[in-house]
Amino acid sequence: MKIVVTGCEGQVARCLVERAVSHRAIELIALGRPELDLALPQTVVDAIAAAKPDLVVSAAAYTAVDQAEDEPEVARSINSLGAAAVACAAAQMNVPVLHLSTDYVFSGEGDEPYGEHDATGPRSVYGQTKLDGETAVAAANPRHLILRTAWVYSPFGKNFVKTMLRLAESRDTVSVVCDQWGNPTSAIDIADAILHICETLGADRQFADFGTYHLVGSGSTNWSSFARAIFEASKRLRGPCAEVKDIPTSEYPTRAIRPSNSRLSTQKFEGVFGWKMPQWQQSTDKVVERILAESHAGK
Ligand SMILES: NC(=O)C1=CN([C@@H]2O[C@H](COP(=O)(O)OP(=O)(O)OC[C@H]3O[C@@H](n4cnc5c(N)ncnc54)[C@H](OP(=O)(O)O)[C@@H]3O)[C@@H](O)[C@H]2O)C=CC1
Ligand SMILES: Cc1cn([C@H]2C[C@H](O)[C@@H](COP(=O)(O)OP(=O)(O)O[C@H]3O[C@@H](C)C(=O)[C@@H](O)[C@H]3O)O2)c(=O)[nH]c1=O
Ligand SMILES: [Mg+2]
Repeated sequence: MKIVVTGCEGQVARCLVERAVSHRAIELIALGRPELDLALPQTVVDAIAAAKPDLVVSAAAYTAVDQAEDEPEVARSINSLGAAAVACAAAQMNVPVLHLSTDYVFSGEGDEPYGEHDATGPRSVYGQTKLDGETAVAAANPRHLILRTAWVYSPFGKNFVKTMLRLAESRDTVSVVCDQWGNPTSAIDIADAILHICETLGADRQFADFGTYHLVGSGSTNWSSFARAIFEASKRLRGPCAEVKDIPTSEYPTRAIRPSNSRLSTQKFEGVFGWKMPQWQQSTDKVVERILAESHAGK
C-alpha cells in the first residue's frame, strides 16, 4: 500500500515516515513545498497524481494559532482551500483521504468531552479555517476520514513540550495557564493509529465507516499540569526543569482565543477501529526522554 502524506517537516508527517518503516506492506512518501504547496492547488493535484497513492494523509496545515489572527486569508488558503485540493486530488485518483483537524473547532463551553456530533463553534481564525477545511474535505471526497486531534507534541518541530524544556533552561519558574483543559497527544501515537487505519482500510475494501472521528491521547489535563508532568519526566532524567506557576488565561494574553474545554471523546474511534490511544502521561515520558537524548547527541 502506497501512502502519501502532505508536509515533509510536520510533526505528524515525520512520525509517520519514521513509524512506517516497521510496516513492511506500507510505503510512505512525504510531499511538501515546493512540489506540493497547499496555497497553489494545481501543485497539490499534480504532485498527488504523480505519486499514484492508494491513500492520502492530509497532515500539512497552517498551525500558527496566534499569527492566523493577523493573516486570515493565508490561513484560509492553506487550511480550507488547500485541504479541499488534497481531498479533491485523492477523489480524482479514487482513493480515500485521512484529514487531520483540531479540537479548536469547538467553542470550549462546559466540561464534558466533546463527541463528533456536538456543535462546533470555533473561537479563532485557525479553528474556523480548519472547520471550513473539514466541510470542504467531506464535500470533495466521500471516502474521507476526518481525524480531530489536539495538543500535539513530538520530538520534531515546534510544540509545547519542547517550548517548556527550552524555557526551563533559563528560568526557575514558568507561568502556565491552568484553566484550559484538553488531551495532550503524541504525534508518534497519532502515526501508529493512522497506520492501523491504513491497514484496516487495506484489508477491508468494503469499509463503510467513513466520517469524522476524535483521536487524542487517553486522559485529560490542563496546560499547567501538562507542564508539570514534562518537568517531572525531565527531572528524573536530569534534564532541565522549573517550578510551574498556575495562572488564569487572563494573565497570559494572546491574539487568538483558545477553548477552555476542548476535551474530546475517543469512544467512536475505539469502537470502529478497535484501537485505544496510550495514556498521555506515558507518551509524555517517552517523548521527553527522546528529546533529552537527542539534544545530548547534538541532533
Ligand atoms: N500541532 C498541534 O498541536 C495540532 C495539530 N493539529 C492538526 O494536525 C495536523 C498536523 O499537525 P502538525 O504535524 O503538528 O503540524 P506542524 O505545524 O508540525 O507542520 C505543519 C506542516 O504543514 C506544512 N505546510 C504549511 N503550509 C504549507 C503549504 N502552503 N503547503 C504545503 N505544506 C505546508 C509545513 O511545512 P514547512 O515544514 O515547509 O513549514 C509543515 O510541514 C495539522 O492539520 C494540524 O492542523 C490538530 C490538533 C493539534
Ligand atoms: C509557552 C506558554 C504557553 N502558555 C499557554 C498558551 C496556550 O494557552 C497554552 C498552549 O500553548 P501553545 O502555544 O502550545 O498553544 P497553541 O499553539 O494554541 O496549541 C494549539 O495548536 C494548534 C495547532 C492546535 O490544533 C491545538 O490543538 C493546540 O495544540 O499554554 C502559557 O500559559 N505559558 C507559556 O509559557
Ligand atoms: Mg503553537
